[in-house]
Amino acid sequence: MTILDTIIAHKRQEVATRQSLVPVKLLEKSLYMPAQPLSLRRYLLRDDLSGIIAEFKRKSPSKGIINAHAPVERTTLGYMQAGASALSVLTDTEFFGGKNEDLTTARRFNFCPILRKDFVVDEYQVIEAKSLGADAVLLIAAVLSGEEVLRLGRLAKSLGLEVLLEIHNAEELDKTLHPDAVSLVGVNNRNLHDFSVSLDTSGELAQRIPDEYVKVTESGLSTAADIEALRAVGYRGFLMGETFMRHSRPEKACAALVQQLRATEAVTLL
Ligand SMILES: O=C(O)c1ccccc1NCC(=O)[C@H](O)[C@H](O)COP(=O)(O)O
Repeated sequence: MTILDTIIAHKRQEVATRQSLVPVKLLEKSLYMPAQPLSLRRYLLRDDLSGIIAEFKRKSPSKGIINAHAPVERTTLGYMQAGASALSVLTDTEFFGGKNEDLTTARRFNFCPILRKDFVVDEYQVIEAKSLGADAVLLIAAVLSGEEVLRLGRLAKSLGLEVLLEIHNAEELDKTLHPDAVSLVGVNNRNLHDFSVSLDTSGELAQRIPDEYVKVTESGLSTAADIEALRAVGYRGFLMGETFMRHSRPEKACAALVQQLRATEAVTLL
């Protein structure tokens, strides 16, 4: 049994409970339901932005508590002011210390695409994501069949949300990639069996992902050199959590990294 199996088993129970407490009919009354979401794809393809998807993450199964005190408002607003292209907000409570209100708070303070980072196994969570003000949802190929990705992805699309499909290997990609459901493909560098991280995973899979999908590299990124190396093989999105959240002021760590990236670009252009 992997940590992912444990998370998913817990998530199924949690979703059943939430559904009975807050039925879809109530979610549909949210002021965000009729809103037009922002395109994560488009923001990541902009040349004037860094491509960083800055994550708000309090704790994780691999690292335990990372930052229990950073406020969502200051951190997410600071990420955007620092030059991040988009935000990722973990809404899972049990394993990551997040909550739905973190996303609605981030939404209230920011005009940028927001990825709802959670473990989606049911249509309810896609509708919930929209009701919270998210612009995109994550679908994890390791826990979904191709048919489930298609069904959940089509629902997301019908609500105006984009889907970031997360893969760890070529088999997961081949099994789940579908143009009707997926806009972006994220390669997770973290092995969820032993939590080891290798950026080579993104390097090796870059050429396997068709060009019509925006490529995102996820987990274990920490330096401007990491980003530049993966940008060079086709990645346009760089999902980063712990590197920033480890600091007492995560947004300052993000600003420092963006400055390094800009300095590197300036040297390259000389
Ligand atoms: O981070 C974990 O320990 C983890 C364990 C099991 C499933 C998912 C996990 N992380 C979710 C993520 O995808 C990361 O938060 C995200 O890619 C950012 O990674 P990092 O920059 O390494 O914090």
